Amino acid sequence: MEPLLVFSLLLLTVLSLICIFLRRKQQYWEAQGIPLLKPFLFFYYGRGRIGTDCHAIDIPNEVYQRYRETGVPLAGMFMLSDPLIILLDLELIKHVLIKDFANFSYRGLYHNLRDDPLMGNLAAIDGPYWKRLRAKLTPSFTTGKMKFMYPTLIKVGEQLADVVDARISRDGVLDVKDLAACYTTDVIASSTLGIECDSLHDPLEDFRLITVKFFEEYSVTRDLISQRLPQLAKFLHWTNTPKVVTDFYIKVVRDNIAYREEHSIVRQDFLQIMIDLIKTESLTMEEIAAQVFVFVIAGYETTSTTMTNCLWELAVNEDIQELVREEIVQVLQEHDDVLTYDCLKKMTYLDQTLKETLRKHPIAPALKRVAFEDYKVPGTNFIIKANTTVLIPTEAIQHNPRYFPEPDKFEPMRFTTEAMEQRHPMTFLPFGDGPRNCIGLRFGRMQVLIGLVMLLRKYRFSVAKTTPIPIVYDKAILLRAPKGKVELKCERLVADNHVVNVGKRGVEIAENFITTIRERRELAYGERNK
Ligand code: HEM
Repeated sequence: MEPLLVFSLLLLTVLSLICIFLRRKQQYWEAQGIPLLKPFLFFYYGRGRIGTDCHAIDIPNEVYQRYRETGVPLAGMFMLSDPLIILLDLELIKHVLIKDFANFSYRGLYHNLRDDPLMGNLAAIDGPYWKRLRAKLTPSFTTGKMKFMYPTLIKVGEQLADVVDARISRDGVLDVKDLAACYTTDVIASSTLGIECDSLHDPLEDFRLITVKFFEEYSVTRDLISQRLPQLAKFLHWTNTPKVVTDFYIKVVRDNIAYREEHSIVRQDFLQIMIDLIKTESLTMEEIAAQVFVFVIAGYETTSTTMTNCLWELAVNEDIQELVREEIVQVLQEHDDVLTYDCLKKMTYLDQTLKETLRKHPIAPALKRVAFEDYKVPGTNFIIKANTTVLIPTEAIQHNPRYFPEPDKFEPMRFTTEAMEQRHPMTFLPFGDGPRNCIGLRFGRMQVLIGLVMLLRKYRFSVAKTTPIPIVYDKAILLRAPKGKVELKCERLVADNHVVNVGKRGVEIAENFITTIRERRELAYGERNK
């Protein structure tokens, strides 16, 4: 037979098999009458490559826009060749996240603990191990623990305001994205690992470099494929964490624990809780390092991006910035210029501004859950089959004009207590909800609020020639974060070097803390940093 004929027959057979496969896959939706966003060709939607031409959330958002007014509680699409369900109805979302959480506790992320021990972390693992670990780690984030961490955050916050002058360029421009990234790195390093890190003064600090390295080497395509084909990915030894990052975290954690044991140091911090767990739960060093790692990774990009987005919105909406500043100055005056934990809670307009930032720019544009068993959608005959991934499209919901009129407008008054009471609680989910919500919610909020107070009381931000308008999101990562620099014009308002402190007791706690971490830092970094 002619080779061309053989080739054509082969091609035809492959295409027919794909068509049969596709037909059977599509029946998943048709059998139940679930609306499906039909792919352009086989499973391809014709939007280009995810990660370069479009963001991974773009197609799920399109599904939401198309079907949100049809009255159906859910709609579908394909992610690679797998059915992916997008939840539209707010009550159904509440069922999945909260009421029927027992069937939706899995997130279904890829992890390969043999080659990548840091992926054995709270955010990535599922099942009974996740449940046990979550129960053990939750006490690290109570209000009491936050109050304890507070002086340390204030200390880093003061450094933040102090370095701004040096970072403003000759034409008065400041890259707020970089500034916020250094600030959050320092806060997280000191409060979770007990490392005194100084990225604010020295941006090349290796802790920051290591964190940046993780994000730089991340590939959205590899991540999506490994979630879809975990066995193949494991066979190919695919990992999400570069080896240098794994080695760094394991070493820092091991050295810190050894130092504490040797010097009988007991502290009320995250690492201490992990040390206590070694005794009761026989956790390995890798398992502890994995939790420390996720607290850094989950806390770094989320908080620094939120702070950046908020400053950007306030520069674009200067009238709102003035109102926020007025409140900050007034509340501080009422508290003798001491930024205590309770004083921060009184800054309600600032809090509304933060909420509005997270509404307009949710860092996680969707929440992910996987059905454990077949699930009958309440009040309907739809079945979400076992092992199907469901997405809650938070970004699209938070931009639905039905819940937030003029969604592109930045309006903190949407978050007064009265306005919030009028809305369904599932319309605003920047930290997720239910038993698997963000464990670091309080810590993340506190960190952003302190950073904002420190900056806004001293500096005015406005739009510079180089300010990106609108914000351009990076398509290469699963989170929603601005691509490239975010430069704003920055003017100093207060001439003095007024210190916003936490009172005498607070300073003492922070000083003691900083001294002990300085000692430990030398040990942790060894010869390299001497
Ligand atoms: C503004 C800051 C932050 C935002 C917007 C944010 C957002 C989120 C979201 C949306 C989730 C998924 C929730 C769900 O699936 O229902 C999540 C999970 C998580 N976050 Fe955050 N986060 C922030 C800060 C932090 C911080 C500071 C930490 C740690 C110190 C942290 C640690 C985690 C962890 C460990 C998980 C996984 C929880 C689990 O699966 O049990 N986050 N976060």
